Amino acid sequence: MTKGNIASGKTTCLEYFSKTSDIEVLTEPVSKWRNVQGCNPLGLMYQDPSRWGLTLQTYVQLTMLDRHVLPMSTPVRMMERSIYSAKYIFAENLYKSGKMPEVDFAVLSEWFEWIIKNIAIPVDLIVYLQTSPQTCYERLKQRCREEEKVIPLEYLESIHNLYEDWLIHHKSFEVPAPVLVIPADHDLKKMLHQYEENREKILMAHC
Ligand SMILES: Nc1ncnc2c1ncn2[C@@H]1O[C@H](COP(=O)(O)OP(=O)(O)O)[C@@H](O)[C@H]1O
Ligand SMILES: Nc1ccn([C@H]2C[C@H](O)[C@@H](COP(=O)(O)O)O2)c(=O)n1
Repeated sequence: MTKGNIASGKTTCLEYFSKTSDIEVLTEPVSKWRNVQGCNPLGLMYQDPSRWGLTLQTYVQLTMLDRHVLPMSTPVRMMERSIYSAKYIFAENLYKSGKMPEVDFAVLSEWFEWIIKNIAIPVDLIVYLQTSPQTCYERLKQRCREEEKVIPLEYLESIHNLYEDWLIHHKSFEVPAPVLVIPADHDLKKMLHQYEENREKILMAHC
């Protein structure tokens, strides 16, 4: 699984590895989060997180689970984020910042606990693209996704801190697999070089 802050470069990383045969790449289903039967839960969540946070996160949980249980068609699968980061990072952030009501968080949490207890979600390796929030802020502005124009730097700092507490400091939640940290503030050329350096570790993680 590839993890990292918003606009840290996850999709770019996965696009690079998708050129390798025998690797299946599953990017996040962001287009679904922007359009479910004509509605845009991602946009609604950024406009009014207290009202729409649960709606988005419930749908994220469903669409990520759908990806997790897809039968493997190649020896290696790389997936962008997971049901774990949806809960431990994004839902947690909404709740901790007072933007998700307690009852919404409780319902989402019970759903999540039921899923991880009853459905196998095997993970071999977590590839963590470690960036500074400032780098993500610049890349976010450059990408210019309409819904994300309201995101302040502080939001990316909160998401960053939750990732670091979880994957680096082991201070929050159980980590479901070993973590490979790739420093990701560098330009694209250096990033591609680092991906090559780590190729074996990533591709052999399931062995
Ligand atoms: N190493 C890099 N240096 C500069 N820009 C980058 C780099 N990696 C990705 N980008 C750009 O930053 C933006 C966000 O990257 P993306 O891969 O979509 O991130 P994510 O999938 O993590 O949200 C895109 O416009 C992408 O072209
Ligand atoms: N559980 C989640 C997962 C993602 N998001 C948001 C964050 C971004 O605006 C967008 C896609 O993320 P990216 O791939 O660009 O890092 O979806 C969320 O709110 N909750």
